[in-house]
Amino acid sequence: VCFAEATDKLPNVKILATGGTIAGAGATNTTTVGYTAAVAPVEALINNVPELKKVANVSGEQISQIASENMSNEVWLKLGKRVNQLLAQDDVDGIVITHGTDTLEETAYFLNLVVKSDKPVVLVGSMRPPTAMSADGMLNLYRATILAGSKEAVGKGVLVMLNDTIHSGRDVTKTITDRVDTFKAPEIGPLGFFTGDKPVFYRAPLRKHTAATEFDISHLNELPRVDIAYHYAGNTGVVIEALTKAGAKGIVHAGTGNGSIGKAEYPAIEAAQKKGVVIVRSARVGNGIIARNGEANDDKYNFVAADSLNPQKARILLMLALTKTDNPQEIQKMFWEY
Ligand SMILES: NC(=O)C[C@H](N)C(=O)O
Repeated sequence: VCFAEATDKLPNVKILATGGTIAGAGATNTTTVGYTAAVAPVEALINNVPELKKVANVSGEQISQIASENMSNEVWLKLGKRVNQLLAQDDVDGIVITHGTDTLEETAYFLNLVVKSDKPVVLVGSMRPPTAMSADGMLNLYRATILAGSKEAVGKGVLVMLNDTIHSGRDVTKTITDRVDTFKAPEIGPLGFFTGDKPVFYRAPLRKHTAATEFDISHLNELPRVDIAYHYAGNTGVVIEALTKAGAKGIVHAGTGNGSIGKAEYPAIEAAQKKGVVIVRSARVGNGIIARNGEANDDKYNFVAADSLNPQKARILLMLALTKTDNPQEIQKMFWEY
């Protein structure tokens, strides 16, 4: 933990580090693939950007040190509880979370549903390690810190700040494997942008988030098991069978097109439902709304339509929904609300 000198005027921003490329290192300054993620500790990230101290009283905490493909429910619960503890303190104005980009959208949506505060929470990452030419992490971290201490970000839900662009944690997704302009909210768009040191917002999220949600993780030590079954031509339902056997309480079906399900999958789906597994219909397309009773008879089969959530985000809402109820109708309402 490192503490900056406190000044009266500057906001107090906590930087919680989880790992990722933003804390990575490559062999040379042209290494932009094949580097090692999650090696630099939070103190190094902060000290690498001395300008942070001009825009906030910053202090850091290491929550985990992992590449974000290794993110887990366990780390999410630890992180969510710590964020809630910190934001309940009068001497914390906002939080920045440094994170790998691979699952950043999942952590952002999880926190968007479980953080119980209007204070800003901003996730940040980078596509190039700090050792690379034109590394993007330092400027991203600088701006995320400004955003976390800003009045503009209050009440906007959990935000994601990379590449000059401010997104809602609900809507954002990683769209490109290897370039800095990877985070987008296709069709919905960003909430705003940075111009120099200034965050400029053009819209606010309408779906319920943070303090307005019904989800409380304060007493949870685990989340219900939910897995994702990807559909493709020739799929026989064998994945759904295996997930049911493994003890899934919910399965998100990453359907083709508008959330369509293959005929050959139905026996496995119905067998899963007999064991109490809740089925959510999302789509591998990654854009658009799954209409209820569109490509499947949701009423007849007791499916939940995922609205506009992609499979990995639908999984998060389903896990949290299952902490409240296993009734598909009630869970459907949550998918329309959040
Ligand atoms: N750019 C990145 O951060 C990718 C890395 N695999 C991670 O998610 O930790």
